[in-house]
Amino acid sequence: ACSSKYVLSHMHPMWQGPLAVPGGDRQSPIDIVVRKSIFDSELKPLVTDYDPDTCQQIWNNGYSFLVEYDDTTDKSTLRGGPLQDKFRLCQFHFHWGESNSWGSEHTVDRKLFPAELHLVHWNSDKYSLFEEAVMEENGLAVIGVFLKVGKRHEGLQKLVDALPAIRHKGSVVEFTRFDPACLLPSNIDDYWTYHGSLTTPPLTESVSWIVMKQHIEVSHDQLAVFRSLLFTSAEEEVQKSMECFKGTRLSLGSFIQNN
Ligand SMILES: COc1cccc(N2C=Cc3cc(S(N)(=O)=O)sc3S2(=O)=O)c1
Ligand SMILES: [Zn+2]
Repeated sequence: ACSSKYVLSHMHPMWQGPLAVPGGDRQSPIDIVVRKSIFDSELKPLVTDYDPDTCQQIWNNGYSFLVEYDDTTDKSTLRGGPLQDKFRLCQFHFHWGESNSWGSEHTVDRKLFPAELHLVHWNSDKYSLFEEAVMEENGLAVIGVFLKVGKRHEGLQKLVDALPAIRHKGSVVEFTRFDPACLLPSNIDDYWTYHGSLTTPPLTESVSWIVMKQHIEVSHDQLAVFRSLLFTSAEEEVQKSMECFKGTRLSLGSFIQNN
């Protein structure tokens, strides 16, 4: 297979992110300017070796939902490509928008996708804990995969079916035997890679980004379930409904008095 792997030669900061990040000259996400990317024949094939038995739980953190893996052993790993070491899968999550016109964090020649998958790995050759690796230059490797709306993704459905159980921020349910390899495109040797950062706080510049050139397709209905997730907790929901109810009683009260 043609291993047309690309290395980005320069970066267009796509957003005016927080300027407070010290020395933030490697901030992600970026716009991938295809014509500026250069082929690097030194890049090796990417090797994923994921064990579905390491899948543990799925939870709603208020910004996305995360599928977390047992990363106490080297059972689910990523190596090769631009990476010198072996990296352990710790979680994957998605970024999406309220409409199909936006949602991805990276863009390709300014093109936005409706969603983007991030598979987060940490360097287990050099560090013994994820929390250590997050702070180090060569600590993390994140695979990015763009999602497009089209045919239903059979492998994703198991995950979609689990989402109603974690509708509220902070909820977590057991989620097992999920092989994240089913979410990768057919040719994983077609990617752009660059050194960047976490795209949300703590924004540490510790990420080797590997963004797949090929997207995956999910159905409109599957994406609609992502959007049905609430980023407020159950308590906040009750609070909000009480407030609007209280308002009604007050105005109702004043209505009765004036008549
Ligand atoms: C102690 O540092 C910690 C502890 C727990 C979680 C995190 N994280 C925060 C943001 C973040 C953003 C990611 S993205 N969108 O670039 O793929 S991945 C990721 S994280 O590493 O899970 C950091
Ligand atoms: Zn992410």
